[in-house]
Amino acid sequence: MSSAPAPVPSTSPADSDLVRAARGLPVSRTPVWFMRQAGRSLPEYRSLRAGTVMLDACQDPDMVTEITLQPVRRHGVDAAILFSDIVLPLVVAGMDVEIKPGIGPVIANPVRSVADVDALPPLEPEALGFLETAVRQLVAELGPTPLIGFAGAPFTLATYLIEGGPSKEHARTKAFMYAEPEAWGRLLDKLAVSAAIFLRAQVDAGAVAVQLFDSWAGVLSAVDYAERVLPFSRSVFDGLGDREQGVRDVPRIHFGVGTGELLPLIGDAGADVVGVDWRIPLDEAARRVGPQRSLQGNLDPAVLLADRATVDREVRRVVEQGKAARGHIFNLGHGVLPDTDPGVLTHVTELVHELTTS
Ligand SMILES: Cc1c2[nH]c(c1CCC(=O)O)Cc1[nH]c(c(CCC(=O)O)c1C)Cc1[nH]c(c(CCC(=O)O)c1C)Cc1[nH]c(c(C)c1CCC(=O)O)C2
Repeated sequence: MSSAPAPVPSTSPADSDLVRAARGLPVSRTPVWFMRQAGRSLPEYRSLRAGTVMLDACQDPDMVTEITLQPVRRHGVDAAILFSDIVLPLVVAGMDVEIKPGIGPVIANPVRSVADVDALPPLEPEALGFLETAVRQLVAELGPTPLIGFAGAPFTLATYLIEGGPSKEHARTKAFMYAEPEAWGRLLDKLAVSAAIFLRAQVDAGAVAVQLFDSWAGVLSAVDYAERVLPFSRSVFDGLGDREQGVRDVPRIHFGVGTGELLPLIGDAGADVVGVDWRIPLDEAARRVGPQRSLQGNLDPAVLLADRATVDREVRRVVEQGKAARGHIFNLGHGVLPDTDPGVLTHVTELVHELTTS
């Protein structure tokens, strides 16, 4: 939106187009990255991961480094996102969690009672040495490319803990939220503390932006979200700390699926950037979120499975509609689908750059 001359690309990750777009500053071109850019769409990922369980791979600094770098090398995207998972803080704290291929995280002993909430083990920052090693290695390898750190938001993690695994309706989660409001608050508070510790470790080691994934928050009404979830997401961002507490000031991206009606609230929780799925056009999302925040999104991941003309048309539309935002980070509306041809991701990256280089 700014008419100031476009800056030349920066050599410092903290002054990269990603960070600048997140802050609403002029960029050399619209930055692009893809949620789930590392993973099964890449043959080099599948061969490296062969024989290693997902949650072991996430705790091996060399594997984390290599897998995180793969999509940056291949596609030329404008950011890396740490290869990890939202359930990792639970695993490091000692919980029995497994990620079943094609299904998702499964919790051996789900949280079903007030006593279960109180028995949840805390995450000790000292246990995150492997993460700091991985982030430091990555920052050294990435040069000017920024690294995004991330964590799962309290609500989305609570859905896995309470349901015991993935679910569509999240009915047990909501039932617990309504029936046990005090224990719900203690649960989300514990999850907020551990998410903040997890993010802080990544930022201290050199991540220059963070994304809080509240993937399933869209199942809630705005009133329930505002009263029973938002305060805990805000406390993750607050707990991450600021300059006065000796923490570098990094932009905060906040994302969920199906959050059209929640967009203003997702911003209010403390985001610099609101992640938008494909259901709401970015110009409409900009109206809902207001001029104080940037947007990230929002190409439908399924479009990448269509013909090239359709892909190009939809990419152009997202780029056009993104101009209504204070700043725009091009991304999908949710993660890359495993069957996606990686060549299409490279093409989309190049096309967005071509369309937005001034
Ligand atoms: C809900 C959620 C999870 N994990 C995550 C979320 C929030 C984002 C979202 O909404 O998609 C976050 C996540 N998980 C993973 C990343 C890595 C970074 C990246 O985006 O490239 C990130 C940011 C790796 C992963 N996390 C997982 C994989 C696949 C594991 C494999 O390759 O075997 C990857 C690369 C496993 C996982 N973990 C989870 C699911 C639903 C799955 C998929 C299960 C499957 O389809 O096999 C929980």
